[in-house]
Amino acid sequence: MPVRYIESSKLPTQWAVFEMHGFEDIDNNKEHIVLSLGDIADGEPVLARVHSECLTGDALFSLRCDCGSQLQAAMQAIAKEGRGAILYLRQEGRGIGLLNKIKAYKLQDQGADTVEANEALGFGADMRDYSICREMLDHLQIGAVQLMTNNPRKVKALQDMGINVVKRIPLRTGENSHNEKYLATKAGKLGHMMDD
Ligand SMILES: Nc1nc2c(ncn2[C@@H]2O[C@H](COP(=O)(O)OP(=O)(O)OP(=O)(O)O)[C@@H](O)[C@H]2O)c(=O)[nH]1
Ligand SMILES: [Zn+2]
Repeated sequence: MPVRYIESSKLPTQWAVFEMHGFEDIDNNKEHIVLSLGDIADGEPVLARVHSECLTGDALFSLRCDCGSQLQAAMQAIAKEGRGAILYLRQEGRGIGLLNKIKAYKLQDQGADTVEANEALGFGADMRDYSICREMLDHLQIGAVQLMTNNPRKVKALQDMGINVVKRIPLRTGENSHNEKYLATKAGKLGHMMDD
């Protein structure tokens, strides 16, 4: 049981008053949350986003990536639907951490793409582990999702752990002149589906 449920509270936002559920990762002390809205335990597929932490994009308005826009779009979509869940996973920098992401950004400032930068630092292109999702979803009694993502590997990771991904919903937003290369590398090297 690597993830332990701790507590829930309200999280009012400009779009909806979400319920915020806190979990502790026993293996590494990371603190993950789920934002939920509506009755997600009724057995019907839940509109969901598995969002990887990006301090720079989610909190500091960075235009280097599309994370902040995606998070906002997902929260808005769930508010519109009146029902859904966002798993906010603390796997910053595709799992390499914030300080290593800054090192990777420095290499990208010098011309590397996101994959080359990770590899130059001795990391894989994507070091994320989604295994904790299963326990978090189980706790919330979610067995089936409509997943908002462009990343087919994220879909497969959830399917491989027994989650029924009934549909993938593209989440294309936040394109700008600063993240053109970043988005092109995601499509070209990481398999993200940016065309639909
Ligand atoms: N190592 C590294 N991580 C990055 C970089 N840019 C963004 N990230 C991290 O990438 C994660 C988001 O992953 P993305 O590849 O943008 O998107 P995704 O989650 O795979 O796919 P979507 O569900 O479509 O958003 C966050 O943890 C960011 O901190 C980068 O240049 N290098
Ligand atoms: Zn980002």
